[in-house]
Amino acid sequence: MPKLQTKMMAALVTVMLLLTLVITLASLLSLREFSIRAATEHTRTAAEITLVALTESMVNGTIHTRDSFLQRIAHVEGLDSVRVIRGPLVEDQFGHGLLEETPGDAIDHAVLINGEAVYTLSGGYLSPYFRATLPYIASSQGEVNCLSCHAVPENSVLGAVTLTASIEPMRQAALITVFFLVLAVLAFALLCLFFLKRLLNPLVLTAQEIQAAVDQASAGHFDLRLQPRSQDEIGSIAESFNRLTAGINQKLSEIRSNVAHLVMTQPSQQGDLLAETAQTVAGLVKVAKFKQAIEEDEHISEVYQRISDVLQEEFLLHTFSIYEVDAQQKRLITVNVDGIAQAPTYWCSADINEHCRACRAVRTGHRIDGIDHTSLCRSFADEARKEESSYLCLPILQAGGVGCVIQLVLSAEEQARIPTQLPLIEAYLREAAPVLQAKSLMASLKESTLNDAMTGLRNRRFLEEYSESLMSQCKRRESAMTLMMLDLDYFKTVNDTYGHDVGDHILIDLAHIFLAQVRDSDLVIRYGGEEFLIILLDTPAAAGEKVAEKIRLAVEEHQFKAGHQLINKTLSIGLADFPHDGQAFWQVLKFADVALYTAKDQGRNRVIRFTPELWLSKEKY
Ligand SMILES: Nc1nc2c(ncn2[C@@H]2O[C@H](COP(=O)(O)OP(=O)(O)OP(=O)(O)O)[C@@H](O)[C@H]2O)c(=O)[nH]1
Repeated sequence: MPKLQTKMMAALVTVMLLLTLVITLASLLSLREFSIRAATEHTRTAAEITLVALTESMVNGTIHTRDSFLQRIAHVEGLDSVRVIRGPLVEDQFGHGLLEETPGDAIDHAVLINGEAVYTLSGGYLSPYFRATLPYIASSQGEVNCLSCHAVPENSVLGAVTLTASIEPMRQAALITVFFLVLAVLAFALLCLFFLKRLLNPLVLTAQEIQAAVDQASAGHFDLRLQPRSQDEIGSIAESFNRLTAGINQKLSEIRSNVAHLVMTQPSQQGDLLAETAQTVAGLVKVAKFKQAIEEDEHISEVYQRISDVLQEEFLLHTFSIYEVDAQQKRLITVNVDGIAQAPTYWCSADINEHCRACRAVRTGHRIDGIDHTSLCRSFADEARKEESSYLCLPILQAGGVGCVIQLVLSAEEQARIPTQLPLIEAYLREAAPVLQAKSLMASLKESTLNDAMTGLRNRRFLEEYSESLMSQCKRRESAMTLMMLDLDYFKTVNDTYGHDVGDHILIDLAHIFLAQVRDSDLVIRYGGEEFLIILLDTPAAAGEKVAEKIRLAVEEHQFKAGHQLINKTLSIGLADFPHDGQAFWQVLKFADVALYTAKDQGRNRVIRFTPELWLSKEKY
């Protein structure tokens, strides 16, 4: 039984029991009082009558028949016995009376001595009776003058009359009365219980339903409704509660579906609506903070690092790669592996670096889910397969194409939890996409200002920006570098003879020849017009001279297209090295230039290494 109902019922039963007890006790006490009073009056009246009758007998001279009179009196309904006691004064005057007229007990003696009536209840619980012992007082007053017969003083005690009356009938009547009274009270109590239960029922059931609804609400479900059970305040509580929960449910569902829309998930029908929504909102707040952070980052590499941090810290994913698509070169650049920037490709075959279309995510622009089909993408590294990992590759779309690919390499445990994490991971990537696009655009814009549009080589601006870092790099590594100035011989005649377009193509061919002759780490710069600068890193001038000679020969042997003809061109090269020839970059560059002009001066198509004497005679140039 519900607690409230039990408590109310218990309280009512207790009250009713106490009431019954009080009524019973009060009834018993008052009935007892009433019985004693009634018995007192009854016996006193009977005793008075007996006294009067005895007086009459004495006056009439029939006192000797008092025995049969007393026996008749004793048969009167309600009386048990009647006895007359002769006092000592009467005995003195008239001698002993009948045998039973002697005082029987202490009460008789007391009444004879004191002259005062005594009323007592005796006989115990089983056979109770009421006894009245009244004195017979001698009086000369009244209708009969006692002193005319009795030679005793006025008001002296002549004798006493003792009557006993059983009070059993009265007691039984009282008990029956109390019994019915108790019955009535109990019936009333039952009636009260019945009505109380009926009254409490809607309250208790509504309270139970509220309890169940609150329990469900605590678990995130707000769809339980209460049944209005009465037309009073309880019914209106149920209706108000229903309105409240329906309102909360509707608003929460709206918030949940809007939030789910933001992270592109289906709101779950079973889950904890409130907890899920709070969790998703917390996730979205983090996504918003992430977006703000990456927008304020200066370099695209910082954005990649933040994506890597999010994967590790927010999603506890520790094996992954981030690839950047180089759309022009159609290559994939591995920018992060397992949180380490610029690490070599590990989780995919190196083919993808050379041919970005080898990456299925780049080719299709779709998420590549290898969880169930590891062989879906052939480029997934064999080492990773051996580790029984699987992969999920998420392309980040930028300007209509794939700009980046996030490759998650997942253990069995990670595969199990990735479906719940994926919507939020994708929310992060969606926010990152425009920022990556803007940053990569900025980077390529900056890059374009550092490149020569025609040949694709670095330009003089690049040199201005990076000369300092080149120098400090050299100093740090304590290595030498050779600066080589190159200039085509008689290029003007090409322009003049074949036109500028031919001249341009020759310059482009020349750039390819230079790139083919030097290491990837060396820098080939179009310094201006038909003049080029090649910086050979970690190369002193002695080694640089050999490279210069190789280049000179390659150009000399190359046949350039000039319309329908093939022509040969030569070039002159001057070189100087750091730190041997000078301690400042621009100074060494100047020395290389001086050497170049010496080469021109000495007949062209040659390599001249700078010497201090050349500088002394520089005025010549
Ligand atoms: N087609 C073309 N010509 C260029 C370009 N930049 C510079 N030139 C030309 O290169 C020629 C350089 O001529 P000069 O400085 O007289 O030298 P040169 O004719 O090469 O003779 P030397 O350097 O003395 O051997 C000029 O005619 C420029 O117009 C370019 O981007 N394209």
